[in-house]
Amino acid sequence: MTRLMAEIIFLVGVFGWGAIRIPHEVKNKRKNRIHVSAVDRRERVLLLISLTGLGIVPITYCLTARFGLLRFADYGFSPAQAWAGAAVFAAALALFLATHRQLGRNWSQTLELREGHTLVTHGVYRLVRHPMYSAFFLWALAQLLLLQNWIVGPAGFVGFGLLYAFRIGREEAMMHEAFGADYAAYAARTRRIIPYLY
Ligand SMILES: C[S@@+](CC[C@H](N)C(=O)[O-])C[C@H]1O[C@@H](n2cnc3c(N)ncnc32)[C@H](O)[C@@H]1O
Repeated sequence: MTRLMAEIIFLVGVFGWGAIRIPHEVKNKRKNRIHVSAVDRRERVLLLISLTGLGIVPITYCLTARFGLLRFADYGFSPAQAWAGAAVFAAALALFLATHRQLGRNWSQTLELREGHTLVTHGVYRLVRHPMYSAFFLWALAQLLLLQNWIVGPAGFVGFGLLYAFRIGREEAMMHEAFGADYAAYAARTRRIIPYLY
Protein backbone atom coordinates (compact mmCIF):
# COMPACT_ATOMS: atom_id res chain seq x y z
CA MET A 1 0.00 0.00 0.00
CA THR A 2 1.27 3.48 -0.94
CA ARG A 3 -0.05 6.95 -0.12
CA LEU A 4 -1.52 7.19 -3.63
CA MET A 5 -3.32 3.84 -3.25
CA ALA A 6 -4.76 4.97 0.09
CA GLU A 7 -6.10 8.13 -1.55
CA ILE A 8 -7.65 6.11 -4.40
CA ILE A 9 -9.32 3.78 -1.88
CA PHE A 10 -10.74 6.82 -0.09
CA LEU A 11 -12.16 8.19 -3.37
CA VAL A 12 -13.64 4.77 -4.27
CA GLY A 13 -15.29 4.72 -0.83
CA VAL A 14 -16.81 8.17 -1.40
CA PHE A 15 -18.04 7.01 -4.80
CA GLY A 16 -19.64 3.93 -3.18
CA TRP A 17 -21.30 6.20 -0.62
CA GLY A 18 -22.84 8.26 -3.44
CA ALA A 19 -23.93 5.10 -5.29
CA ILE A 20 -25.94 4.10 -2.20
CA ARG A 21 -27.26 7.55 -1.31
CA ILE A 22 -28.12 9.25 -4.62
CA PRO A 23 -30.61 6.69 -6.08
CA HIS A 24 -32.30 6.48 -2.67
CA GLU A 25 -32.57 10.27 -2.47
CA VAL A 26 -33.99 10.56 -6.01
CA LYS A 27 -36.61 7.83 -5.39
CA ASN A 28 -37.60 9.29 -2.02
CA LYS A 29 -38.01 12.83 -3.33
CA ARG A 30 -40.33 11.65 -6.05
CA LYS A 31 -42.50 9.39 -3.89
CA ASN A 32 -42.55 10.68 -0.31
CA ARG A 33 -43.88 14.01 0.73
CA ILE A 34 -42.54 15.88 3.76
CA HIS A 35 -44.99 16.20 6.63
CA VAL A 36 -42.88 17.93 9.32
CA SER A 37 -39.68 19.91 8.76
CA ALA A 38 -37.40 21.34 11.45
CA VAL A 39 -34.82 22.50 8.90
CA ASP A 40 -33.56 26.02 9.65
CA ARG A 41 -30.43 28.08 8.96
CA ARG A 42 -28.49 26.40 11.76
CA GLU A 43 -29.23 22.95 10.29
CA ARG A 44 -28.13 24.09 6.81
CA VAL A 45 -24.87 25.53 8.17
CA LEU A 46 -24.20 22.27 10.04
CA LEU A 47 -24.81 20.24 6.86
CA LEU A 48 -22.31 22.46 5.04
CA ILE A 49 -19.70 22.07 7.80
CA SER A 50 -20.11 18.29 7.71
CA LEU A 51 -19.88 18.20 3.90
CA THR A 52 -16.69 20.27 4.09
CA GLY A 53 -14.96 18.00 6.63
CA LEU A 54 -16.01 14.66 5.15
CA GLY A 55 -16.08 15.61 1.47
CA ILE A 56 -14.73 18.90 0.16
CA VAL A 57 -11.45 18.96 2.14
CA PRO A 58 -10.40 15.29 1.62
CA ILE A 59 -11.55 15.09 -2.02
CA THR A 60 -9.71 18.33 -2.88
CA TYR A 61 -6.62 16.98 -1.09
CA CYS A 62 -6.72 13.71 -3.06
CA LEU A 63 -7.39 15.35 -6.42
CA THR A 64 -4.70 18.03 -6.06
CA ALA A 65 -1.81 15.69 -5.25
CA ARG A 66 0.16 17.16 -8.15
CA PHE A 67 -0.11 20.75 -6.85
CA GLY A 68 0.73 19.77 -3.30
CA LEU A 69 -2.28 21.42 -1.64
CA LEU A 70 -2.08 20.77 2.14
CA ARG A 71 0.84 18.35 1.58
CA PHE A 72 2.94 20.31 4.10
CA ALA A 73 0.86 18.63 6.83
CA ASP A 74 1.52 15.03 5.65
CA TYR A 75 3.21 12.74 8.17
CA GLY A 76 5.21 9.52 7.59
CA PHE A 77 3.03 7.00 5.70
CA SER A 78 2.09 3.76 7.48
CA PRO A 79 0.75 1.01 5.13
CA ALA A 80 -0.72 -0.96 8.07
CA GLN A 81 -2.69 2.09 9.20
CA ALA A 82 -3.98 2.57 5.64
CA TRP A 83 -5.08 -1.09 5.34
CA ALA A 84 -7.00 -0.67 8.60
CA GLY A 85 -8.63 2.44 7.09
CA ALA A 86 -9.70 0.46 4.00
CA ALA A 87 -11.32 -2.20 6.19
CA VAL A 88 -13.13 0.47 8.25
CA PHE A 89 -14.42 2.16 5.09
CA ALA A 90 -15.78 -1.21 3.84
CA ALA A 91 -17.60 -1.67 7.17
CA ALA A 92 -18.97 1.89 6.96
CA LEU A 93 -20.37 1.23 3.48
CA ALA A 94 -22.02 -2.05 4.56
CA LEU A 95 -23.67 -0.32 7.53
CA PHE A 96 -24.70 2.68 5.41
CA LEU A 97 -26.39 0.36 2.89
CA ALA A 98 -28.23 -1.51 5.67
CA THR A 99 -29.55 1.75 7.19
CA HIS A 100 -30.91 2.91 3.82
CA ARG A 101 -32.65 -0.41 3.22
CA GLN A 102 -34.14 -0.51 6.71
CA LEU A 103 -35.21 3.15 6.98
CA GLY A 104 -36.72 2.85 3.50
CA ARG A 105 -39.25 5.58 2.75
CA ASN A 106 -38.73 7.08 6.24
CA TRP A 107 -35.25 8.23 5.25
CA SER A 108 -34.51 11.91 5.04
CA GLN A 109 -31.16 13.71 4.85
CA THR A 110 -32.11 16.13 7.56
CA LEU A 111 -34.65 16.92 10.33
CA GLU A 112 -37.86 15.93 8.56
CA LEU A 113 -40.75 13.51 8.92
CA ARG A 114 -42.49 12.03 5.90
CA GLU A 115 -46.23 11.58 5.40
CA GLY A 116 -47.12 8.22 6.99
CA HIS A 117 -43.71 8.07 8.76
CA THR A 118 -43.21 4.90 10.80
CA LEU A 119 -40.74 4.22 13.61
CA VAL A 120 -38.07 1.75 12.50
CA THR A 121 -36.72 -0.47 15.29
CA HIS A 122 -35.63 -3.60 13.40
CA GLY A 123 -32.35 -4.68 11.78
CA VAL A 124 -29.42 -2.46 12.75
CA TYR A 125 -31.94 -0.11 14.42
CA ARG A 126 -32.40 -2.85 17.01
CA LEU A 127 -28.77 -2.36 18.08
CA VAL A 128 -28.56 1.47 18.13
CA ARG A 129 -30.93 4.38 17.49
CA HIS A 130 -28.65 6.15 15.01
CA PRO A 131 -26.76 3.55 12.94
CA MET A 132 -26.50 5.91 9.97
CA TYR A 133 -24.56 8.32 12.19
CA SER A 134 -22.42 5.37 13.36
CA ALA A 135 -21.65 4.77 9.65
CA PHE A 136 -20.64 8.44 9.22
CA PHE A 137 -18.32 8.20 12.23
CA LEU A 138 -16.79 5.05 10.66
CA TRP A 139 -16.20 7.10 7.47
CA ALA A 140 -14.49 9.76 9.60
CA LEU A 141 -12.32 7.05 11.20
CA ALA A 142 -11.45 5.60 7.76
CA GLN A 143 -10.49 9.11 6.60
CA LEU A 144 -8.23 9.53 9.63
CA LEU A 145 -6.49 6.22 8.93
CA LEU A 146 -6.25 6.47 5.12
CA LEU A 147 -5.36 10.14 4.61
CA GLN A 148 -2.24 10.49 6.70
CA ASN A 149 -2.20 14.25 7.03
CA TRP A 150 -2.60 16.25 10.26
CA ILE A 151 -5.33 18.49 8.78
CA VAL A 152 -7.20 16.33 6.25
CA GLY A 153 -7.27 13.15 8.39
CA PRO A 154 -9.20 14.61 11.37
CA ALA A 155 -11.35 17.00 9.26
CA GLY A 156 -14.12 14.39 8.96
CA PHE A 157 -14.39 13.94 12.73
CA VAL A 158 -14.52 17.70 13.26
CA GLY A 159 -17.10 18.29 10.50
CA PHE A 160 -19.43 15.40 11.24
CA GLY A 161 -18.85 15.64 15.00
CA LEU A 162 -20.24 19.21 14.97
CA LEU A 163 -23.30 18.18 12.95
CA TYR A 164 -23.93 15.24 15.27
CA ALA A 165 -23.44 17.24 18.48
CA PHE A 166 -25.85 20.01 17.48
CA ARG A 167 -28.43 17.83 15.70
CA ILE A 168 -28.91 14.75 17.85
CA GLY A 169 -30.95 16.38 20.64
CA ARG A 170 -33.29 18.05 18.15
CA GLU A 171 -33.76 14.85 16.13
CA GLU A 172 -34.61 12.83 19.22
CA ALA A 173 -37.02 15.54 20.43
CA MET A 174 -38.75 15.44 17.03
CA MET A 175 -39.05 11.64 17.19
CA HIS A 176 -40.38 11.83 20.80
CA GLU A 177 -43.02 14.30 19.71
CA ALA A 178 -44.08 12.15 16.74
CA PHE A 179 -43.99 8.71 18.37
CA GLY A 180 -44.45 9.45 22.11
CA ALA A 181 -44.34 6.37 24.35
CA ASP A 182 -43.12 4.10 21.52
CA TYR A 183 -40.01 6.25 21.02
CA ALA A 184 -39.47 6.56 24.79
CA ALA A 185 -39.53 2.76 25.13
CA TYR A 186 -37.22 2.38 22.11
CA ALA A 187 -34.81 4.97 23.57
CA ALA A 188 -34.86 3.19 26.94
CA ARG A 189 -33.66 -0.11 25.43
CA THR A 190 -31.07 1.18 22.92
CA ARG A 191 -27.91 3.29 22.87
CA ARG A 192 -27.28 6.08 20.38
CA ILE A 193 -24.39 5.04 18.14
CA ILE A 194 -22.30 2.30 19.84
CA PRO A 195 -24.14 -0.87 20.92
CA TYR A 196 -24.25 -1.25 24.77
CA LEU A 197 -21.89 1.71 25.29
CA TYR A 198 -23.12 5.07 24.00
C1 LIG B 1 -30.28 11.31 8.22
S1 LIG B 1 -31.57 10.29 8.83
C2 LIG B 1 -30.68 9.50 10.14
C3 LIG B 1 -31.50 8.50 10.86
C4 LIG B 1 -30.90 8.02 12.17
N1 LIG B 1 -30.57 9.14 13.03
C5 LIG B 1 -29.69 7.17 11.93
O1 LIG B 1 -28.56 7.63 12.27
O2 LIG B 1 -29.82 6.04 11.45
C6 LIG B 1 -32.55 11.46 9.73
C7 LIG B 1 -34.05 11.24 9.67
O3 LIG B 1 -34.37 9.89 9.89
C8 LIG B 1 -35.61 9.78 10.56
N2 LIG B 1 -35.43 8.79 11.64
C9 LIG B 1 -34.48 8.78 12.59
N3 LIG B 1 -34.59 7.67 13.36
C10 LIG B 1 -35.64 6.98 12.88
C11 LIG B 1 -36.26 5.75 13.22
N4 LIG B 1 -35.81 4.99 14.23
N5 LIG B 1 -37.34 5.35 12.50
C12 LIG B 1 -37.80 6.08 11.47
N6 LIG B 1 -37.27 7.25 11.09
C13 LIG B 1 -36.19 7.69 11.77
C14 LIG B 1 -36.00 11.16 11.05
O4 LIG B 1 -37.06 11.60 10.24
C15 LIG B 1 -34.77 11.98 10.79
O5 LIG B 1 -35.08 13.29 10.38
